[in-house]
Amino acid sequence: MTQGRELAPAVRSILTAASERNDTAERDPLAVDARSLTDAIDRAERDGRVPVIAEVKPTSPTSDGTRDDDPVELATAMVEGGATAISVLTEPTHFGGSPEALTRVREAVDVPVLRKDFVLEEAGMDVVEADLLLLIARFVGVREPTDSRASRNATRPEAELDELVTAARDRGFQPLVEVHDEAELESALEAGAEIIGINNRDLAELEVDLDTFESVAPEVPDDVTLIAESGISGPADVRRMREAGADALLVGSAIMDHDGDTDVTANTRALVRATAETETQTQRQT
Ligand SMILES: O=C(O)c1ccccc1NCC(=O)[C@H](O)[C@H](O)COP(=O)(O)O
Repeated sequence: MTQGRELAPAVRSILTAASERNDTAERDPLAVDARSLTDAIDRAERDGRVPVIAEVKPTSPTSDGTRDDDPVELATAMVEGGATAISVLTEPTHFGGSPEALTRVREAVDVPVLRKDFVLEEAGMDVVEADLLLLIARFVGVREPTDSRASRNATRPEAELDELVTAARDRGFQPLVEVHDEAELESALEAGAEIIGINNRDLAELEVDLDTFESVAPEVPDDVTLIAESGISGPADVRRMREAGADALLVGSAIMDHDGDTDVTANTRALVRATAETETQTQRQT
């Protein structure tokens, strides 16, 4: 799997924490009755809404602050603003999330809910039911530094992306495979991914660049549901990603507004209506 450049220290720390969490418990495999993302996207398109997956993201290594609002209130407000689906960070140490928050959100809303976490192996899937499960192509097979794990699991085999995609589907999840470059895209396609997210955030530098989506998207086959992830800051970025071929957009920070504490319904609505507003402006000008 593509490892490329050195990961940012924050990302190494996230992976170490994830590996430790995923190790701890043996659970029965989940059996999820999932809400379809593609059906939800179709409904949004029919309604004239840009399909936005709005993210409940209390904080992150790159956020300016933390929002302590109740996750259910945030998620219902996002749906009120027209969100097609909700993403919930369940990583506790760096993102302030929890599996319990996801369960409460999924009970409260009727749209698909994505579990956004750093699942490195099959055992990590059985923590909480969700409609979609994130698998990050870059991290498959990545472990924390050998010296910190030597005593615990040095002999454990590393999971392959295709095995994780199959394991997720066996449980009823719709796997969303995240990629950042063409090599990772190739791995995702070889693994049979049908929903692919191109992450504009470079996990080596933690910088976002929307050119990433524009350069990788043309290589994605038409029958794949394609999601633009990260760094979408407003309606102009929404239009840019849609023009580049995004079926849906995953947006956290611009909706959560960690330091501004603004209304997440209004923030979501501004993105959901981004293309309708352009059409109205164009009609006014002609
Ligand atoms: O958001 C971060 O700071 C971050 C740092 C290290 C690894 C992952 C990170 N984010 C996870 C995500 O995938 C984003 O929350 C998601 O794509 C939304 O991005 P944004 O709209 O830029 O908040």
